[in-house]
This record gives sequence, structure tokens and C-alpha cells, in this order.
Amino acid sequence: MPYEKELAAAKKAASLAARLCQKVQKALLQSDVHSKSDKSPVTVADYGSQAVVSFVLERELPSEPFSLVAEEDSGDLRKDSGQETLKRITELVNDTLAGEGSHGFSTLTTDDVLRAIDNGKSEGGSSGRHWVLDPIDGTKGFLRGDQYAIALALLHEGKVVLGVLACPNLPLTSIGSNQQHSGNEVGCLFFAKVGEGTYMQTLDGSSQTRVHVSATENPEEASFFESYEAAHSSHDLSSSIAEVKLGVKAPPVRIDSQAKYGALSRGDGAIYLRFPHKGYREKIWDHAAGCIVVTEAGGVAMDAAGNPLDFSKGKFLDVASGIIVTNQKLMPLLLRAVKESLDERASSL
Ligand SMILES: Nc1ncnc2c1ncn2[C@@H]1O[C@H](COP(=O)(O)OS(=O)(=O)O)[C@@H](OP(=O)(O)O)[C@H]1O
Ligand SMILES: [Mg+2]
Ligand SMILES: [Mg+2]
Ligand SMILES: [Mg+2]
Repeated sequence: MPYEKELAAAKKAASLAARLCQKVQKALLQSDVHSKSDKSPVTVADYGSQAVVSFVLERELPSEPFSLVAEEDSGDLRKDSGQETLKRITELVNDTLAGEGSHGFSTLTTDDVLRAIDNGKSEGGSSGRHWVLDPIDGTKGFLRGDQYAIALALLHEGKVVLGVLACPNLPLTSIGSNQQHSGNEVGCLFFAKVGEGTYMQTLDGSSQTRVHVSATENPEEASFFESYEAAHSSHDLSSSIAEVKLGVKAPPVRIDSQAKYGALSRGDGAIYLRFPHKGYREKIWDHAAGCIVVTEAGGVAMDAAGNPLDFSKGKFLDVASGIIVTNQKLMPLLLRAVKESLDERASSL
């Protein structure tokens, strides 16, 4: 089976990283939150998760050249002001790896942790293999105690060939607009390999099931997902598309991170709309894992002009106006509705 050992390594890496994140979220201290140069938040768990995934992938796949494109870098941790944070991250990483119970594990130093984080500096591209990692997607959700995801994908010759989404706070049962907060058991791991479908299991590894996107052909019955943060996606535009053009009746389901792709892949809702505000450039780690999870479950992810998402151009994902995801049946209707709304918006400016 192609990519079998890569998938096993990716599931192990993302599950362990999820354990680290859960530990930090439980005991979240203000001092564990920092601001990056673009003013977005970063926590010891973002860095720790990146270090764990990088370390585990390198250890589990020793015979392969290792290239990782990941969100965080160690710049701030190398400054004098970052030393305490670095120590705390190193402790967390060591506790998490020791808790895995693997034999022959030797304690990592702060330098090992810096190096593991900086493995993520690869630029990706259209040749060879590159792992793509968002160590915590939805850091704002993580800080609110809401949804977040550890999102890990493998690119081969510019195409996503496998993806794993660990969603520690996502209920095991549907979170569609009619059934919100129905179940109280949380922690889902979605995974997909190209051509082999999408599966969901509990984060602790039990009860694996194959998942499929919603089969609805009627947009009035569909519910849609969008970003929790209005600063990340235009809620006005999505409501004009969904409610006005498509006749969607249910209110939007707003959750953070690629947990949206996971929820969509098991049919919790039927549509995901994402329209970043002007000037924002999407990154591949915010979509690669989610994209294969939803497409292997029978969905389609495109930019707002109907182009497939192209992960082969480096760390940015250049898209026209936004990203839309739905099932095969609804995509033509959705594309038409998006075009009409974008045209109306342009002519009113
Ligand atoms: N201004 C702006 N516009 C669009 N997108 C942005 C913006 N700023 C950040 N981001 C990215 O959004 C990632 C969070 O995912 P979502 O937007 O799906 O979730 S949510 O807005 O928090 O609900 C978030 O990922 P993380 O940084 O990994 O949390 C960002 O990469
Ligand atoms: Mg992200
Ligand atoms: Mg992130
Ligand atoms: Mg971030």
C-alpha cells in the first residue's frame, strides 16, 4: 500500500501533538501566550506541537529525506526574552514523548527543540516530498477553549497525498446546525490517503469509521460552516451567498480552524465558505490536510473562481477571492451563487 508507513507516522505525530496541546489548554497560563510580529497569538503549545511532530516524523521515517513546511519558527525563542518560554516548551515536549512510552527515548535539550522547530523552514514546491504542518490551526479558538486542529499533510510532486487532522475538542457526534453540542465526548482524528477515502477515529485510536460528505442536492437543506473570527472571513459575503442566493435556511455554523473540513467530511454540514479580507494571502498549512480529508470523503474544494487549489507553489496558496467547499452536486450551484454575489459586490463599490 503506498504511503502506509508515512500515514502511520503522521497519525502518531499528530496524536502526540494533540496530547501536548490538551495538556497546555487545561493549564493555560497568560504567560504561555505571546504575540507574533503580525500580532497573531502563539502559545507554548503551537511551538511544542511543531517540535513533537517534527521530531516524531524524522524518527519514524529515518530513511527518507525530511522536508517540512510549517507555520512557526524559533526566532523569538532564541532571544533572551524567549529563554523561559523555551524551557517550558522543552519540558512539555519531553513529558509528551516520555508519556508515549517508547523505548530508547533520550531527553531532548533546548537546542534539540529549537532544531526540531526550525526543520519547518522548508519552502515546499512542485518537486519531491514535503510535509506541511499547522501545529495549532485556530490558535484563537484554542485560547478561547473552542475548536482547533493539528493539521499535517504530505505533498508529493506538488499534490497532497495524505492528510491527518487531529481535532481534540471536536465532538464525536455531529455538530451540524440542528444538532449543536449534542454529544459530550470529544476528540476526533480524521485521516485520508489519496484514492483510499477518509476515515475518522477517536483521538485515542479506537472505533475507526469511514466518513462521507453530505449527499444533499438541495441547498435549502444544507447548512454551512465559516470562520468563527469575522476578521478571517467576510460573514456578510457568505450570508449573501448562502441565505440570499442559495436559500440556505439554517444559521451559519461558526467554528475555528480546519475542524470545519473534518466536520464537513462526515456530513455535519454541506458547505464551507471562506472569504478572507483584502490583502490576506492564504498559506498551504491552513488547507492542505483539510483539503484531502474533504475530497477523499467525496467533497470538492476550489477557489471562488472554480479553480482547484494548487499546493505546489511554495508556502502560499494563491486563490481568487476565497475558498469554497461542498459536495459534487452542489458545487455548480454554489459557484454560480458566489460569482453573482462577487459581481454585485464589485459593482456596488
Ligand atoms: N486576517 C486573516 N484573514 C484570514 N485568515 C487569517 C487571518 N489571520 C489569520 N488567519 C488564518 O486563519 C487561521 C484560523 O482558521 P480560521 O480562519 O478557519 O478559523 S477562525 O477564524 O479562527 O474561526 C489562522 O491559523 P492559525 O494562525 O494557525 O491559528 C490563520 O492562519
Ligand atoms: Mg492555521
Ligand atoms: Mg497555527
Ligand atoms: Mg498562527
